[in-house]
This record gives sequence, structure tokens and C-alpha cells, in this order.
Amino acid sequence: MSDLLLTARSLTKRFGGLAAVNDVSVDLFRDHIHAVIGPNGAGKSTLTNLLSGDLPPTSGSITLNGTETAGQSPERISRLGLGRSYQKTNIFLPFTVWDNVRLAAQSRERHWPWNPLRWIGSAQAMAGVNQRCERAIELAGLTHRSQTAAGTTSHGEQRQLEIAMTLATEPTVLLLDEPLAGMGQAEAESMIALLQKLKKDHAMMLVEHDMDAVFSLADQLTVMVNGQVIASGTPAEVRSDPLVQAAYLGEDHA
Ligand SMILES: Nc1ncnc2c1ncn2[C@@H]1O[C@H](COP(=O)(O)OP(=O)(O)OP(=O)(O)O)[C@@H](O)[C@H]1O
Repeated sequence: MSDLLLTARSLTKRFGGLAAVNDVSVDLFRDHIHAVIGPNGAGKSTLTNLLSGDLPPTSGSITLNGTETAGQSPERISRLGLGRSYQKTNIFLPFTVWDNVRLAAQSRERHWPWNPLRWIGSAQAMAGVNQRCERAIELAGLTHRSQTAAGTTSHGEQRQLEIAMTLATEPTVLLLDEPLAGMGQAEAESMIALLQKLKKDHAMMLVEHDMDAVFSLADQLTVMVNGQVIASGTPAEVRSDPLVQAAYLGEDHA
């Protein structure tokens, strides 16, 4: 059995009278992709924000690598091993690929905003950051674009760069919010191959609207509608669930 790296139990997030996430539980295992699907407004991004600490839950618990993290800051949760990519791009377009990844790596350092005097005496720490950046860029398949301004790379490469920026913090759990959004077929295929490669060393939660990609990648699927989980299981189980068919998938994936 793969390692269980993140467990969320009975998570609820209320915005006034609206329960955007309502009593949701998920488990994320290493070497597993857990896809969360559902129509617009189902609560997928809110769930991601609860796990990453971008929003505090109204109630419920989250255990990440053995530590309770519900309501803790995104910085602390990142240091405990969670990395997330955002639906809206977080990239500084005039900066090179390398500089974007290095900023992401440094932003998660314990002493950020960093004191340059501390770093002058800390060549070893800097070498460690550089090594992490190199590894992240290589894993994301962007070594040949390292010194290119991010703004001149393709849409697909920018999404790869977001993944590299996430990997630079050396997470064990990855939350990916629509990594395939806006991609053509060739770009989507290379992103799917990248996610398959990353799966081996990470537990992954994938929020994605591209159902072909979801069904080809996911080991487990959770379907949310109106903040609640209406089904969870293997892709085959979810595909054949009549409730899911009626509420979300329609006939294309029957
Ligand atoms: N900060 C907020 N304040 C009030 N309501 C919010 C807030 N964030 C989200 N919501 C509401 O919570 C519900 C769930 O939204 P959420 O963005 O999590 O859905 P989603 O499944 O990610 O949708 P999409 O697929 O369109 O990204 C929606 O009704 C949304 O309007």
C-alpha cells in the first residue's frame, strides 16, 4: 500500500450562509493521483485553498505528513511538504524561467523576506537553493528554456514553469489546479506525461475540467456538487455511478 501523506476529515467552509465545502473528506497517497471534479461552483478551488492554508476551514481536520495543519499559514504548510499551483498564473513574465523558479524556492525559505547579509555568509544555503531549482526545472522538462524570459515561452511551457516553481519547494504533496487549462492537444499530452512522471514521488490532488485527461490519469476520483461529495472511488466506479451521470458527466464518459 502506498504511503498516506495527507488526510482531510469532515472539512467544511462557510461563506455566510453558503457551505462552499460541506463535510468533505479526502486521502492523498504517494504514487496516486486523486482527481477532484465537479461543475463550476462545486467547491473544488475552495477545497484546494483549505488544504493549502490559503483559507481556514470553518471546521474539520487536515493531517499532512503526520502534523495537524488545519487553519495554519500557507508558508508553514508549504514547509511541511505541500506544494500547490494556481489556476491563475503566478509567473513574473519579464523574468527568466530560472529566476521565477529561484524566487519560488527562496520564498519558502524560513528567513524570507531574506536578509542579504545572512546570505552573503551562507554560500552553502545558496548552493542548496540553486540545486533545488536545477532539479525542479529539469523535472518539469524546461532545462533548455532556463535562461529564456518567461513571457516569451509558450502557454504550455508557462504551465510547466508553474509546476517547476511548485517543485522548487520540494513538496511531497502536490495540489494542481487545472494544469491543462487552455492547452492544445500536443501541450496537453506533454503535461499528462509530466504528471505521470511526478506521480511516482508525490501524492497528487488534481482539479481538472478535461475529463479525458482526468480519466486517463486518476487513480481515484472524488465528485463534488454544491460543496458536497456525491461520489468517490476508482474512475470505473465513478463512471458507472448513475448519480454522477445525472449530475455531471452526462453520456460522453458512460
Ligand atoms: N471568498 C468567497 N466568498 C464568498 N463566496 C465564495 C468565495 N469563494 C468561493 N465562493 C463561492 O463558493 C462556491 C464554490 O466556489 P469554488 O470556486 O470553490 O468552486 P469551483 O468548483 O472551484 O468552481 P470552478 O470550477 O468554476 O473553479 C461558489 O458558489 C463560489 O461563489
